[in-house]
Amino acid sequence: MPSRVSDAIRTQPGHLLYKHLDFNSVKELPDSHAWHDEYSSSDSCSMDSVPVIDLSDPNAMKLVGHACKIWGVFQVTNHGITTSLLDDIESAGRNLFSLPIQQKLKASRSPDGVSGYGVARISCFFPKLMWSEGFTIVGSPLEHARQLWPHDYQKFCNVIEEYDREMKQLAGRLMWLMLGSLSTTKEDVKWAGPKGDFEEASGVLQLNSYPACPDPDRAMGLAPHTDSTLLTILHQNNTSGLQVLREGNGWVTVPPLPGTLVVNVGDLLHILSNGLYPSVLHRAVVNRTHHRLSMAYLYGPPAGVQISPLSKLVDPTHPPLYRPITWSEYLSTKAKHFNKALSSVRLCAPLNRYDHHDGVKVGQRGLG
Ligand SMILES: C=C1C[C@]23C[C@@]1(O)CC[C@H]2[C@@]12CCC[C@@](C)(C(=O)O1)[C@H]2[C@@H]3C(=O)O
Ligand SMILES: O=C(O)CCC(=O)C(=O)O
Ligand SMILES: [Fe+2]
Repeated sequence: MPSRVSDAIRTQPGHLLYKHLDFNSVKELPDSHAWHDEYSSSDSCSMDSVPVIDLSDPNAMKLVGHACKIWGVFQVTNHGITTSLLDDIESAGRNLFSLPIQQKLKASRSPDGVSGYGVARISCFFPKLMWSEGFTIVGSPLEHARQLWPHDYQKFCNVIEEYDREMKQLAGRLMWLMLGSLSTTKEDVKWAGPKGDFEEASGVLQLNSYPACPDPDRAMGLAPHTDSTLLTILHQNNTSGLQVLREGNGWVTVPPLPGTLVVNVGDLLHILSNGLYPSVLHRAVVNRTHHRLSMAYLYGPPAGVQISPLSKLVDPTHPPLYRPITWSEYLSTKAKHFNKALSSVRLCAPLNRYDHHDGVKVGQRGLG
C-alpha cells in the first residue's frame, strides 16, 4: 500500500493510453465521446439553489455546518482571495489549455507520474470519454512548465505557488468552520498541528478545461464523482457547468457568481464526520458556445495521518461507521472501487442516508 499521497496517485489507473482529441478542430461529436441516455447530461431540473455563505458573517460556522449537512456544497464570499489572484490563475489555465495539443502532450502525465496533462483520471470507469482535459499539479510545477513554455515558465510557476499558498490557508479556515460546527476543538484534531493551522496538510491543484462542444446534450464534461478529499475549493470562470446531485431533486447547477468560490465536502470529511457531512456527488456539463475553465484545490490531511470518525461523534448509539484510513490509502481504494470506495471502508451497515451514492448509476471499470 503506498504510504505517500504522490505514490497513491501513481497507482491510479488514469495513465491508460487514450486518444487525445484536439477539441478545437472537431466539428462533430465523435462516437468515442457520445454518451448514452442513461448518462445524458441534459437532465438537470431542480429549482433549489446552493447556499451562498459570507465568511465574515458572525453566523458563518452555523451556516457552514447546515450547508455541509444538507447540501455537501456551498459557495463562499469574503473568503480573502483577491480578485486579481483569481484572474491570474484563470489566465494561467487559459494559457496552458490554449497551447497546441502537441505542446501540451510534452507535459503529459506519465504512466508512473503524479502531475501533468491528460484526460480525466476517472475515464477508465466509463465506457465513453469526457469532453475535457486536465492538468494536475502536486508540489512544484516547474518541470512541466519548462516543457510547456521553455523560455517563459516563471510567471506560471509564480501564480501556481501563490494560489497554492492562499488556498491552503483558506482551506484551514474552512476546516475550522466545519469542525467547529461539529463542536470539535483543537484538542480533538491533533493533526492540525501545534498552531492549529494544518501546516502539514496536503493540497493538489487540478486545472480543468471544457471546450465548447458541438453536441453538448450528448457529451459529458466530467462524469459524476465525489472527491477523495476533506474538502475541495473550486474557482470556475464565468461559464456554468458544475452540477451537484440533490437527493430527490436531481442535478442542481452551481452558478458562477463573480468572486465567489465553491466549497464541497469530500469523502474524507464524510468519514471524519461519521457520515454527518456526506460527500457530494457532482459532475461538469458542457455547452455549445463557451469554453469553461475550473480550478480545483483538492485538500487532504498530512501524509500518514489516519482519518477516522471524530471520537466526539462516536458513542454506543453512534458507532464508528468507517475504519481509519490515510489519504493515500483511500486514493488507492478509490482507484479500485471508484464511487463504491466509501462503502468499501465502511464498518457497519448504513443507518439512514449514509453512503447515498450507492444508488446512483456510476461507471464500471472498462479498460482493465
Ligand atoms: C489527489 C487526487 C484527487 C483526484 C485524484 C488525484 O490523485 C488528483 C486529481 C483529483 C481528481 C480531480 C478531478 C476529479 C477526480 C475524481 C479525478 O479524477 O482526479 C479527482 C480525484 C479524487 O478526488 O478522487
Ligand atoms: O469543473 C468543475 O466544475 C468540477 C471539477 C471537479 O469536480 C474536480 O476537479 O474534482
Ligand atoms: Fe470533483
